[in-house]
Amino acid sequence: MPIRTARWDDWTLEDLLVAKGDTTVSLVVPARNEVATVGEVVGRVRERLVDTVRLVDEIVVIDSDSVDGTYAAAASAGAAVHRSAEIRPELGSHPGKGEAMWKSLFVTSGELLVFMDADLLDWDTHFVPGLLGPLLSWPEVQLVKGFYERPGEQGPLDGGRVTELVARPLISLLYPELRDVVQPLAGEWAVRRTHFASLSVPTGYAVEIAALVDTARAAGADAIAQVDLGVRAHSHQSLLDLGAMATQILAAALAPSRLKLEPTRAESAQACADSANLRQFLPGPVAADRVVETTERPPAEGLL
Ligand SMILES: O=c1ccn([C@@H]2O[C@H](COP(=O)(O)OP(=O)(O)O[C@H]3O[C@H](CO)[C@@H](O)[C@H](O)[C@H]3O)[C@@H](O)[C@H]2O)c(=O)[nH]1
Ligand SMILES: O=C(O)[C@H](O)COP(=O)(O)O
Repeated sequence: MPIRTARWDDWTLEDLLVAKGDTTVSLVVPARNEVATVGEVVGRVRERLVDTVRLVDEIVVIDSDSVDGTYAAAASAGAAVHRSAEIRPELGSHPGKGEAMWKSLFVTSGELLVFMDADLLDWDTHFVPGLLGPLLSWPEVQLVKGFYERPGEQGPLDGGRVTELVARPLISLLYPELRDVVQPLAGEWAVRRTHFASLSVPTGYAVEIAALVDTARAAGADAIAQVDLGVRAHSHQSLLDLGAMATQILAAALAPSRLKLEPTRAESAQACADSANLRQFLPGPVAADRVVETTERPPAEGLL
């Protein structure tokens, strides 16, 4: 696969601690109304990767306009908690996950940032070392995406409804250099601080697709790696809410600023005038390509 692909257990914790040396690492957890799960996410990482070994230097939860007890639950589990809207208030505040992640740059200090969702149900702390492996081992890598099996879903490597119905088709049509990314929307990913600080960050759910597209554009697809993290389950949004997520992802992927910078995107879309190559994934991960016919007939009026 052109996107460099690893497994979380390609590195031992000891390997990573040696490779880390003095490099600093921040775990960033954006959270909106996650009182039920955020304490467990923070607490488990703190016990195993801060208190027992020092792989992570700080755990920072960005409370994204929660109206439940997310702030208190995260703080009592040992995180440094900041309200997104209160970080650099002179910059204004927007709702959304991307906003919380962008604001995290102002309240964290790690040279490497690891992002994890706060709503994880089936997961383990090996996600964090797994995501750090490529950044600590391969200097050319700027951004590392996680992928995982999703128990009980349609297929083990199905990436979710928005992934399969919006992100993968968009990638096939416009950003084929990313088609080997198994789960482009995964919320578990890691990035070098300097690189994340160089990116334009959509305030909502398009933060992941934008980071992938802009990283490939700025540094080439070689700057992206992905890691098999095993199994992961999360809570699901309603189809109507996913419609809003899909709209944000389409808006970012089709933003004139992104497409304009790359005139070849238009050619790529044009190349799909008759058929598109949709890359999906089977366990392995094994790429399964599907040719999707996209032919259009001309207006019939000239032929009548
Ligand atoms: O305004 C918001 C909305 C969500 N979140 C947090 O972001 C994480 C993921 O949100 P969620 O609503 O569970 O997203 P999913 O429906 O699971 O969406 C998937 O796909 C999105 C689009 O790429 C990614 O941003 C997500 O991380 C990924 O899990 C959770 O910790 C949320 O609490 C915020 O901080 N602010
Ligand atoms: O990643 C996705 O496509 C969305 O988060 C939706 O995931 P779901 O279909 O598992 O809820």
